[in-house]
Amino acid sequence: MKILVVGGAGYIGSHMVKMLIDSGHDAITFDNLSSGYQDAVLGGEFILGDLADIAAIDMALTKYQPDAVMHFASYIQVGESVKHPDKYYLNNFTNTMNLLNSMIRCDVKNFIFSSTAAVFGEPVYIPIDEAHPRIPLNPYGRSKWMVEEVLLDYERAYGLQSICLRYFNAAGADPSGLLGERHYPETHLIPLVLQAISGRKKDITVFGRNYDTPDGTCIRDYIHIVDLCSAHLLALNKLLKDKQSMRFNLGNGAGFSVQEVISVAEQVTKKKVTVIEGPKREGDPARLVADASLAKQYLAWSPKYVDLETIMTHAWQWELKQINT
Ligand SMILES: NC(=O)c1ccc[n+]([C@@H]2O[C@H](COP(=O)([O-])OP(=O)(O)OC[C@H]3O[C@@H](n4cnc5c(N)ncnc54)[C@H](O)[C@@H]3O)[C@@H](O)[C@H]2O)c1
Ligand SMILES: O=c1ccn([C@@H]2O[C@H](COP(=O)(O)OP(=O)(O)O[C@H]3O[C@H](CO)[C@@H](O)[C@H](O)[C@H]3O)[C@@H](O)[C@H]2O)c(=O)[nH]1
Repeated sequence: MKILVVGGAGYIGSHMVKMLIDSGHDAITFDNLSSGYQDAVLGGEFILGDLADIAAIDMALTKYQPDAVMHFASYIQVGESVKHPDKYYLNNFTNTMNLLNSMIRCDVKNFIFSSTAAVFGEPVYIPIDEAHPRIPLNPYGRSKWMVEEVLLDYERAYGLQSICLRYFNAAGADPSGLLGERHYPETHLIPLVLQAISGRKKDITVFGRNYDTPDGTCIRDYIHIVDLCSAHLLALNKLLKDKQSMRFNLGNGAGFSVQEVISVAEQVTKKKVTVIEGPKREGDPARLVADASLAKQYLAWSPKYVDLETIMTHAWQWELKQINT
């Protein structure tokens, strides 16, 4: 199959491109390199293009006529989205509309969308399944939810079929050591803890210790990047075969607190980290844990790297490579 991977130079997109190619597919990356790296695209053609540029999207779709589009391109920082909602609605919503409208024009009708646990807002119950109410707490989550809603209308009116995958916390790195997480600035907990251990940073700040959780720190569901990508591959096959739009939550169903993540990092690296106590970060729910039974059932998704030690080991392998090159 021929897949246009929009945002294929980013953290998750680059792992996806690698998996598509390793599985015998043809991957074409479309990316403006605003936060991605061309050297992270390990195969297939690369188009330097921006989703704000409708002619560039039309050109890519017309030239390659992909069987499907996988869309990873967006801004990703929750806190920034609260301060600058304009930036988030423009890139995550308006630019996604450009992509969807081009797809309709160019008769490309299969779409896989990177959604997020942030569409749910403050959980009403845990673990969070697909039926959980969607009340996003911030513009980042709302921009993704708005795309999910538009997709329902586009299926009805134009026959555009989609699968929305709502990731919980993507983490880890490709076990080959060839790819990993490269965000600047980095805001995610696991790479930040490991940078504080490797010496690239001085310390790690814990954002709040008085949440309603056993140790008072926030609980998240960390999912290995390779398992995330394997769910995309299964979703792609399912979409092309069954032609049925679906939404799936993707996580391991196990929650780890910030303190537990720090302890596992120390255990895996056999080093101590300096911990600073900080205030709560705005918009952080106390617990986010996925119920991914639907993905397991419908997609026959079976995550391989479910324990936090393995996720941490692969992320550490990547961090060591960063400091040694
Ligand atoms: N990282 C996580 O834990 C997580 C969790 C839930 C959802 N997601 C979603 O997954 C997707 C990928 O996240 P990531 O961590 O790989 O982010 P990333 O920043 O590493 O990758 C995004 C890529 O999209 C490109 N891009 C951004 N705007 C673009 C535009 N207008 N035109 C063309 N290219 C553009 C960037 O250059 C980058 O290569 C995002 O949509 C994000 O919302 C991520
Ligand atoms: O320096 C830090 C960084 C993070 N945290 C905490 O660690 C947890 C995880 O934070 P982070 O790694 O930033 O991820 P999230 O804020 O949970 O967000 C990720 O996971 C969400 C889905 O769960 C996605 O929507 C987002 O795109 C993705 O960035 C949170 O409780 C943070 O408060 C700290 O205590 N100190």
